[in-house]
This record gives sequence, C-alpha cells and structure tokens, in this order.
Amino acid sequence: MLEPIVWEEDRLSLIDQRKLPNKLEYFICKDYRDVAYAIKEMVVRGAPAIGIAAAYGMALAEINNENIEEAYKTLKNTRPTAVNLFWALNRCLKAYKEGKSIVEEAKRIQREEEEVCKRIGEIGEKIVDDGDTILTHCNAGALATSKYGTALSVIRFAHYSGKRIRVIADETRPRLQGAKLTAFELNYEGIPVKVIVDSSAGFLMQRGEINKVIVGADRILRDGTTYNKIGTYSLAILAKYHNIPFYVAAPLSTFDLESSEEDVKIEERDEREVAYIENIRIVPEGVSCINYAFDKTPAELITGIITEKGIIKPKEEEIIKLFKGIKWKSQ
Ligand SMILES: CSC[C@H]1O[C@H](OP(=O)(O)O)[C@H](O)[C@@H]1O
Repeated sequence: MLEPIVWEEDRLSLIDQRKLPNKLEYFICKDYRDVAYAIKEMVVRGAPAIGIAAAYGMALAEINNENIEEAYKTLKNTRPTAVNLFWALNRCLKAYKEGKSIVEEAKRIQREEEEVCKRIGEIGEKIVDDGDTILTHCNAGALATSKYGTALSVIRFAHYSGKRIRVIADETRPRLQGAKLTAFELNYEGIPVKVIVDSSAGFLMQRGEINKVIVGADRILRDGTTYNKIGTYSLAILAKYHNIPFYVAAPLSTFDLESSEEDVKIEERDEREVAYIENIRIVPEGVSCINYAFDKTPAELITGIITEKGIIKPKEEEIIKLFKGIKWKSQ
C-alpha cells in the first residue's frame, strides 16, 4: 500500500500528490515551514493526513529547537476547514506544555489514525453489498489519511472480503483528486474503478447505475452537518432524490463538538485553480472565478456516518454518544 507520510527522525517525506498519477515522488520537509508549505499547496491533503503532517511539523520544530508556539501558529494558519488539523496541533501543543516529546505524540497520532481507518473499513464494509457500484467523491483514501483511507477503506475492505464491487470516481474539479488520486490508489490495488466527469453523477443515478455513495469528511458538527469537498452537497441532493444511500466515513478526529456553522470557515482557494488546467488558461482573461474548496451537507441528506466506533445516524444524541467516556477537544 502507498505510504504518503514517512517520518525519518530528522525529516518528513510526503508523497507529492500534485504530481500523481504520472510521477510518484516524495517532497522532503526539513522544518515546520516546509510542512506548512506542503499543506497549503496540497502536496499533502485530506483531513487526517494534514493533521498528521502538521503534527510532524511540530516535531520538526522540536528537533530543530525552534519556537514551538511560532510553529503552531504557522501550521494552524495553513488551511481553515478540516478540523483534524487543529485537533492534531492541539494534541502536540498539549504534549509540549506537559513536557512530553512532540515527536512521540506525532508518531502516536499517525499510528492511531492508521488503526482507526482500518476499523472504519472493517466496520463499514458491512453496508456494501456484493455487486454494488459505489460512487465516491474527491479522495478519501490512503493518500488522505496515511493508510487505508476512510471512504476508500470501506471500499477496500469490501473488496478484500470478496464482494464484487465497482467504483465510480468522479474527477472532482478543480484539483481533480478523484481522477488523479482515487483512481490511482484503487487501480494500484486492482480494485475496479472508472472515472466520470462530475456532472455525470446525476445521469448515472437516473439510469440506476449507482447503488451507494460513500464520501469522506473534513469536519462534522454535533448536529451531523458535514463539511466535505465542494460538490458533496450536490451529490447528497441527487442521492436523496434517487433514493440512493449516502454514507459519510470519518474518524472521531473529524468531529467538531464545539463549533456551530457560523464558526466554520469554508476555504476559498486561488481562482487560478479554476481558470487554468495544466498551466493552460481556459477562462477568458478578465473573467474571475469562484473557488470554494468545500461545501456543507445537512444531516437529513446523510444515511449514516461510518466511524471506528460503529455506524451511526447523523443525529446529535448518537454523535455525543460516540464520545461518551472520552476526554475530547476538537479545537
Ligand atoms: C479522508 S478526508 C479527505 C477529504 O479531504 C479532501 O479535501 P482536500 O483534498 O482539499 O484536502 C476531501 O474533502 C476529502 O473528502
């Protein structure tokens, strides 16, 4: 399986996801600034993955004897929507303030998230039926989490269990995580996958060619409102209209029990991501673009949330129960 995040004691090596699928190369981070750059420029992306990378950014600040508070602030300001980033940074800052090793805390976070993603797959594969065609959006795979993935972990474990599934990955404009990353990951492991343009999803649903939709998440509020890659909300509406089950797969580190919708900043990225494809301008000069990187899906459009502690309905009382007996701070 791919290893997108590799800690090598004095450096952090990240698969440069901007270069996939044509080149499999590592981007080397020697200090926390390199990690901040890698997160902001999407060398590494995906909610759990950016949390783990940021944790190692703090670890690099520790071994380089740099200002930990400065490193924390720089890394915290890279991307605003995925709550895993803040959850991981706060765990590292707490370890530092308690006189513990940040390096060891970062390693612990990576190990835990990998284990959690495995559990999500083992639990979630039960909602997949033999013969299903599953639509997924963006990339919620090993490349987004360090190992297994979330939505792709469910898909992987269904495949491993012998279920004959087919995956439809929509390309996910503008950064094309579906076409470039999900298709790469699944093809790399021999899991049948086809790529479609984003606007085909509704037509395939109308033709009865999609049995389930499974996506990842970047932040889930206590009322089940789910923030994920732009286009997720549209898919949820389409799935509802066509009575197709719509699942979100996410670890507890993606839940944010403290924030309300007003608190959540939806990242707006450089409009050149929309205006250019592979350095060729496709939008007339002088015409500007809108480039929200995420949208929000209300709980009533979600069939279930697959977590490492089980599959729940997106209801506040079920979400709160996930955290029963756990001391947990999202922010
Ligand atoms: C398993 S979380 C993956 C999540 O993150 C992606 O966003 P980005 O590629 O911009 O980091 C997308 O929302 C995925 O669902």
